Amino acid sequence: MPSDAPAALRLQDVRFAHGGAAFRFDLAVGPGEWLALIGPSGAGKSTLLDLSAGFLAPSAGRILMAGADVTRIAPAERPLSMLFQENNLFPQLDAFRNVALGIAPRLRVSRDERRQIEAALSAVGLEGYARRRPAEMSGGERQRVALARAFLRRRPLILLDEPFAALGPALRRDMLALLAELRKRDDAPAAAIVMVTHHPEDAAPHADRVAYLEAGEIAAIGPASEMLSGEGDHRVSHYLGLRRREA
Ligand SMILES: Nc1ncnc2c1ncn2[C@@H]1O[C@H](COP(=O)(O)OP(=O)(O)OP(=O)(O)O)[C@@H](O)[C@H]1O
Repeated sequence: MPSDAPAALRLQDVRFAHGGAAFRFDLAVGPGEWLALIGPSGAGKSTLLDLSAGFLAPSAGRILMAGADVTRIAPAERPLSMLFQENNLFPQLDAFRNVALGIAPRLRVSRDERRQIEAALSAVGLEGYARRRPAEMSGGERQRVALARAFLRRRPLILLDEPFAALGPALRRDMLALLAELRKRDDAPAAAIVMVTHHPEDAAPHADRVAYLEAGEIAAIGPASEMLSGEGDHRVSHYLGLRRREA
């Protein structure tokens, strides 16, 4: 990553509390970097994404995107796309319209935009699905529609909160490969990705770095190969089931 380019996402001593659970995050994700977030249930992975997206407001600290302070900017105004495990689509709209929302919030599309939407559906393997509503598609197909919309928006940051977790292992692998391919195909610079996953094997082929969260903090962060090998921090290798926790 070019050292002079500002981080795609920077959490600067960001503090937050959910009832009794306290969170403190400090993180910089480089432009075009792919970061995977792993860690036990309740560690704060979704909270980190929700703070970044603006669904939660920090009690202290700053959030910057490409150098701009977005701490008080509404979620829709932040330069990012986010995908959840489900409910990414509007159930009453067909695939074409769900994708169209990415570039035409009022669903009035020009001829050129129509062409772009059709190309986006085709890029995710959904040619011929334009008129289908979410209820008429499989879980994997619905997530392909959501991916098509995310890439059409061309935001420099994509937040993924386990969007493929409900899919089987082979399909999950295919969806991640599709995501990686879409990122490269785009003629704009690759978007940075922050991806929550419970499956370290999903992170291994794609992530540049892995952050391990525990008890509301990033307890360890490093290159994916090191973090996932079990050679680094003992908490990470314990979480991965590679080594017993040392006293
Ligand atoms: N709206 C909320 N109100 C109160 N506590 C919450 C709320 N949302 C999350 N929490 C608590 O905050 C902690 C962190 O939750 P978070 O969803 O960020 O964890 P996670 O690492 O994403 O977990 P998982 O892997 O199970 O999805 C948990 O203890 C959770 O119970």
